[in-house]
Amino acid sequence: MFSDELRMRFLDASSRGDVEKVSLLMSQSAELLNQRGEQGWTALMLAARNGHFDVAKVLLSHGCDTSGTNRSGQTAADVAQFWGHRHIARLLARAPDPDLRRLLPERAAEEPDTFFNREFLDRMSVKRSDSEWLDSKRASPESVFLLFHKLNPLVSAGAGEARLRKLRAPGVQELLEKPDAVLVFLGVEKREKDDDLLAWFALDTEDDPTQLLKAEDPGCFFLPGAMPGLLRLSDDDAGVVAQARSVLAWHSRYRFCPTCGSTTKVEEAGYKRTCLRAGCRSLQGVHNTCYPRVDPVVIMLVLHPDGNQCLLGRKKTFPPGLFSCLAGFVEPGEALESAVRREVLEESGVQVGPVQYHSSQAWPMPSCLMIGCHCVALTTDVTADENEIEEARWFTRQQVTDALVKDKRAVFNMPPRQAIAHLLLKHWTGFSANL
Ligand SMILES: NC(=O)C1=CN([C@@H]2O[C@H](COP(=O)(O)OP(=O)(O)OC[C@H]3O[C@@H](n4cnc5c(N)ncnc54)[C@H](O)[C@@H]3O)[C@@H](O)[C@H]2O)C=CC1
Ligand SMILES: [Mg+2]
Ligand SMILES: [Mg+2]
Ligand SMILES: [Mg+2]
Ligand SMILES: [Zn+2]
Repeated sequence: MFSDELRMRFLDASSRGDVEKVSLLMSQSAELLNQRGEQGWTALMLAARNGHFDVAKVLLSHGCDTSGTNRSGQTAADVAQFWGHRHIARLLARAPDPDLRRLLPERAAEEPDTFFNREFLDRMSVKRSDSEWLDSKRASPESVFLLFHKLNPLVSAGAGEARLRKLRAPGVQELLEKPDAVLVFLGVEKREKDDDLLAWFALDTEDDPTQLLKAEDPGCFFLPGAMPGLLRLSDDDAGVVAQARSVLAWHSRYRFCPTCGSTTKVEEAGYKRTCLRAGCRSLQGVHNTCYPRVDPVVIMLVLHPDGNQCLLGRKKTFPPGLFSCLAGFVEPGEALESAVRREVLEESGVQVGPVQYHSSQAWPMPSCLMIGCHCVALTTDVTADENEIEEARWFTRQQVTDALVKDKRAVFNMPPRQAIAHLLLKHWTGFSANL
């Protein structure tokens, strides 16, 4: 127990903004945290009254109560708002109620084996500037060439799955000689001996070379339609296609210098485009415009504060019955947590409190990085943004489980197993079986 004097010193330090003293006193007695002084004011209210952001943060990090009111019926957030300390009001608005944080699922023990993430090549970026080595690998009859046409990979159909068709140097010689051919070095397959590295390349062709290839393999074709076409790939092939398709898509869309509009040349084995106009600003220093782009997208499973429901939405373009997690592009100058809160608010009108990262996924359509999160809602009324979302609503854990096991009671269809949305849902329900 603590003395009255200690309590007064604690409240006084909070009021004055003395972070060190606040921390020290709390280390002596954790029970000080929610104590009240005159007129029922807590340390958090006093910090909020006087604009002491750091004190408020320390108190919150110890899990102090944010919902209590003083004798005038004001919460700490009301006090901060009234006295114009907006940064503290914002901090308090998003302050995770410790009970809400408890609704987030436990972190997975293992990194999930996510579709598009399985990599078996060593990218060996150090070799991208070794033109002699690259030339020898390009000419080697053993090297593997993946062929794309309009960004669709060449495959042969197996039982249900499409398997990548691996071509060798003689088979692609004619295509490589075309003036607009773009060749991307993907990496090497490690083999028994270290000096015996099997190189993989990707090549996109403008003209449809199917006729040329049919002679060799009548069963091969370019897998049409990124979605759902690419989901027909085997788990083993999907990762290398994600890499190749994203880089090839960048070449097809960024032919000219983004800084001055001049023509560019391909360098670093397909991983750089350099402006050909002497004096272009992009030639001085390092510029991200010269390198393949990645667009970060947050995708989140929003959990209801009752802990038993989650928010899913339907885009107009989804197949009938399908509901999935809300998602959206991260905007410039924005943290992931802010992007999660903004996109959920925009698309559903729901306010989000605590956010927890789950895992990420390469999504080569054409070059997204999906950043998967669980988060907990602070409000529950849903107003779908009609421009983007046809419908958004809460589903119970039981309804998600029914959809996962494709039970006849299921009221909606799950996103496909290859999508990170599926993993976020599955993780939340606690399912570990390989459904
Ligand atoms: N793997 C998965 O489970 C899922 C993947 N996705 C992917 O995430 C992407 C983003 O989700 P959305 O809800 O569409 O985002 P969104 O909610 O931010 O809305 C898309 C709109 O944002 C604008 N925008 C801003 N930055 C953009 C950029 N860098 N590229 C393209 N448009 C941009 C465009 O006007 C576009 O129509 C989708 O395009 C889709 O490929 C979406 C849901 C599930
Ligand atoms: Mg969206
Ligand atoms: Mg959006
Ligand atoms: Mg957006
Ligand atoms: Zn330029």
